[in-house]
Amino acid sequence: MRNELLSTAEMAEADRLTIAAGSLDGYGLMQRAGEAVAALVLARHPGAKRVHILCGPGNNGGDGYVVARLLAEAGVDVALWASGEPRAGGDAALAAAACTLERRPLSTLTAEAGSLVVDAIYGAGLSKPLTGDAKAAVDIVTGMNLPVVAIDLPSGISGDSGEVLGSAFRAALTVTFARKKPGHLLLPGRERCGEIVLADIGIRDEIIDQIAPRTFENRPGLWIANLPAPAVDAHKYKRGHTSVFSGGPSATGAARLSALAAARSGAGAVTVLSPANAMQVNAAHLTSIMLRKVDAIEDVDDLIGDRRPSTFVLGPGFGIGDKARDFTLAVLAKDRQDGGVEGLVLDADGITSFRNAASTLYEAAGRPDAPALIMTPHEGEFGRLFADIAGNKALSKLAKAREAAQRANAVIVYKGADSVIASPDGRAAINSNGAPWLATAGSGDVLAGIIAGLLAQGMPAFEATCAGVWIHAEAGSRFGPGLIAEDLPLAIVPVLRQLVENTVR
Ligand SMILES: NC(=O)C1=CN([C@@H]2O[C@H](COP(=O)(O)OP(=O)(O)OC[C@H]3O[C@@H](n4cnc5c(N)ncnc54)[C@H](OP(=O)(O)O)[C@@H]3O)[C@@H](O)[C@H]2O)[C@@H](O)CC1
Ligand SMILES: Nc1ncnc2c1ncn2[C@@H]1O[C@H](COP(=O)(O)OP(=O)(O)O)[C@@H](O)[C@H]1O
Ligand SMILES: [K+]
Repeated sequence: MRNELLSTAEMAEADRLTIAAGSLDGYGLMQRAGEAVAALVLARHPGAKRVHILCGPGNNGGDGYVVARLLAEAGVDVALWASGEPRAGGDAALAAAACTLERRPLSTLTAEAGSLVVDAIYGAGLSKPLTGDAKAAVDIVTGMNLPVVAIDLPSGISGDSGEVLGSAFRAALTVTFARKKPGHLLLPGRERCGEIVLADIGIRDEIIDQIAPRTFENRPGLWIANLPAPAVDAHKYKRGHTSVFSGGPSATGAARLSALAAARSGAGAVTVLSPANAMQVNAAHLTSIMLRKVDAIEDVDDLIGDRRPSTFVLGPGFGIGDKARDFTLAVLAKDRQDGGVEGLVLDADGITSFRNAASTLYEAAGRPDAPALIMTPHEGEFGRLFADIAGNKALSKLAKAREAAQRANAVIVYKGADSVIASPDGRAAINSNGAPWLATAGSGDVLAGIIAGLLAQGMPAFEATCAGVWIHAEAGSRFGPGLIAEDLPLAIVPVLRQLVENTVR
């Protein structure tokens, strides 16, 4: 399965290029779209007593008129409700003319229990909040709890941001075309779509290649080719060495969670870097993971010269302040070339420590040959570092992550139930395989460790981050109820096995 996501503008461009290529005209695409939806309605609801089809004024409504005609021809009892009139001469007007069913104004909508609703009011062209007859229709259908099949998007959901504009349907099934859109995966859109079916309407892969989308659904196909597997002649340091900075004596657990996760994700060697006063408590809880005393920048330099760790995690349980900033900048000052430091995963307190010194961090990360910087902020941490971006209501979560990545010269994971991963080179991916079981203390520490572990094994920063987010989410979702962060490092093992065996996509 291909992983590209198309913005609504890119989808319109795909439409235009397909028509220009001469294989199908706009009306032909609309027929194919309507046929796909009608076939799914018949397959999923063979016993539907009555189907109400709600058509808007644009091409989404045009798809609806095609569905109405096809279902009526198949013997289904169809009621057709229209909001506005399609533009004369357009494809939707042609589709409406080809449908001879009686049309009633959407503002007079009534439905009966047990009936099904096909939502063809607005799709990719949604341009403002739902009002009037469309909003009233949402209220009626939602109030009656009728099952809804949405064409392209549930009306009221923005295809680009996943936001609800005014109000929106909650669909049981959403049928979209060619590729998913960001609004199918970003919340609350994802929840409003129900099951998402992708229908082929004749927009060829070459057309999508021409558009070269920069946004992806985060699935293994995006990074599986880069997933590390140990070479026959591997030894522990060749498999990558990750070091994790520990906090003081009363805050060491978070670093150990990260360290364990880095080890489980395949780093051959992992070291916890501990302040002297926390050595004893760390030592009491570590077995295969190594331990080294690090109190000052010279200790970091010695470690790098000596044991050559290629990746670092800084932040989990570390404490906020000068020390976090100094250590971060010391790591970022190293070179990447010739077996140097590949990258730093900055999480939690590491991120917060730069709230008043952000430009120093971004400059350090932007130096040519600097280690890759990966930051994993949750909502609160994101707002602390990127207050203006976070507060910009015109930007979707996807656009916010992208802008932050570009500004910070860093790969950003904007965490949450719909985590977005963005690279400074403009690529971005939206994750959708998580589950609320992951909302447990220490879960983010594990994520930071997985990413650092994959990065240490030579995976490029964006791919390692996407893989880390997916593996973490998959492990947590599969584990389900009762999950605590301590379970996660072990829970990633069956997920990794399936990835290595290529039995999960
Ligand atoms: N691209 C493709 O490849 C294919 C696309 N196809 C289908 O086309 C759909 C996109 O069609 P579309 O561009 O005509 O947009 P659509 O969603 O029908 O709405 C536009 C109309 O609604 C109006 N309007 C919007 N919001 C409103 C509001 N809140 N309240 C009131 N009015 C509002 C808007 O008005 P305006 O913004 O101009 O003021 C305009 O009149 C797409 O989702 C898919 O189903 C398929 O046929 C197959 C191939
Ligand atoms: N409702 C949810 N659905 C899916 N994933 C979630 C949900 N809530 C949190 N997560 C994931 O769990 C992790 C929590 O990380 P974080 O907020 O840093 O927690 P902590 O600081 O306790 O480690 C993130 O990877 C986040 O994406
Ligand atoms: K719709």
